Amino acid sequence: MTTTDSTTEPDETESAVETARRQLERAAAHLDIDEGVIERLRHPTSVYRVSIPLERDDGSQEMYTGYRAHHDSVRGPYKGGLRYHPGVTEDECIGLSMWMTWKCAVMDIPFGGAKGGVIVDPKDLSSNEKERLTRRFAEELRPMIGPMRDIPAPDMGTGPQSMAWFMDAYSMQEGQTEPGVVTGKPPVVGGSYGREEAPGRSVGIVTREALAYYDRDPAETAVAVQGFGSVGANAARYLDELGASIVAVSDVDGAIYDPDGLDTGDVEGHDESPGMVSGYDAPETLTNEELLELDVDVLIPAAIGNVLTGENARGVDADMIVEGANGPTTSTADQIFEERDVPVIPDIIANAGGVTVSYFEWLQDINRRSWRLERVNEELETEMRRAWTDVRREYESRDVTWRDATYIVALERIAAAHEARGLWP
Ligand SMILES: NC(=O)C1=CN([C@@H]2O[C@H](COP(=O)(O)OP(=O)(O)OC[C@H]3O[C@@H](n4cnc5c(N)ncnc54)[C@H](OP(=O)(O)O)[C@@H]3O)[C@@H](O)[C@H]2O)C=CC1
Ligand SMILES: O=C(O)CCC(=O)C(=O)O
Repeated sequence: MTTTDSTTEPDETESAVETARRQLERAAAHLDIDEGVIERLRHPTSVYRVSIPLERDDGSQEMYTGYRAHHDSVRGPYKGGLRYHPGVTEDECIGLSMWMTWKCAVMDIPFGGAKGGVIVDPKDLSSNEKERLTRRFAEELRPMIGPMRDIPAPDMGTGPQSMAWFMDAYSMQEGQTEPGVVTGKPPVVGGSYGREEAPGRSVGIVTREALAYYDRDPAETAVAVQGFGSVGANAARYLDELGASIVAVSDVDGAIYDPDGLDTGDVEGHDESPGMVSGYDAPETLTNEELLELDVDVLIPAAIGNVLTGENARGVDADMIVEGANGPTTSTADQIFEERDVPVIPDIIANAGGVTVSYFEWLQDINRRSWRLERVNEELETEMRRAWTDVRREYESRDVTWRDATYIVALERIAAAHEARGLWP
């Protein structure tokens, strides 16, 4: 790996959209792409902001703010998750929507990029309140979404139940059942088997491929995973089954650590019991910051963004980082890892199993067919291997980081589509 100068000075407070733009500039520097196309990709096509009134269970009324950012749809309908988190911002949604555009292109699936969310802590809401919030959010977003226009999905703080409510609210307004309007639903209402596990599974598959690339044996690999939700728990369990030793996992309150390896099937995940990881009876407890600096073979940040920064990147002792979360590494940290020769396998391929199985779900919905779990997992394996081979080819043939190689694969496809369709009237 070699160092490539970054085009601008990064700073530690950079937002997701700033990180996403810096990553775009870096990859573009390796390609001969029309500057007009790059300029187009620096910006979202549109960003919607909605107000969501909610009557709480005690009769009080509160107003919440929600967003949906559309980044690019040159390759197909907008696609991306909905996040319920107190830290949601417009800029975050734009940055996350840009990452969705690249993610779909790396996987070569016919979708563009979108992302949305509501500024709310879902742990503060009862199940009934969450249902009312989700239904009203779906009603407010109805003009900009649809099975051929923009297809939301789960992200942090949302899951299959929220997607079922969302689909029902949209369908009631349309006057007909529209399962293809969202993915990540429970299978009983048109969801795909394997979708919930898919982003974590793909993190596991990509980690397995990266270990093989560096001639490392999974059975001799110690892994630390930050976040034990949809992505973290499924990645940890996949790698545990592969023979790796999962020495640490965490939730928002802290981490548990066992140098001999935890039984990941016995630790309850965020979906089973939010916030229970840190209460598990493990030999040692750590802070989330300590988990990130453990001496392990693989570190998988799978919770929130910007956890690997200029402050802690030199203290990270892992031989390899695989990004389970979206945007866990700031530009400064990325530069430090590059200087230190620590490979960082980026989010836009590592967790792309989620949107890939979402695509399978959408195909099942529009064809009114259901695939068996075995078929979903087999097709996911095929698509992940194909994407990994495309990225590895760029990595080996150019002197770039894994992130740049992944962006190069994505950008070439997006630019070719823009050039074919014609961009500037
Ligand atoms: N769900 C999906 O389909 C996909 C998600 N992603 C990305 O993966 C990441 C995680 O999403 P997902 O697994 O769905 O989220 P979940 O809500 O299912 O789980 C999040 C996990 O992270 C923990 N967590 C939350 N805040 C912090 C914090 N400040 N420090 C440490 N841990 C924290 C939570 O702890 P607690 O249980 O205590 O709340 C929980 O264990 C996000 O970046 C998301 O964008 C990427 C691709 C697809
Ligand atoms: O499944 C999807 O459509 C998108 C999931 C998502 O939000 C992500 O990959 O970050």
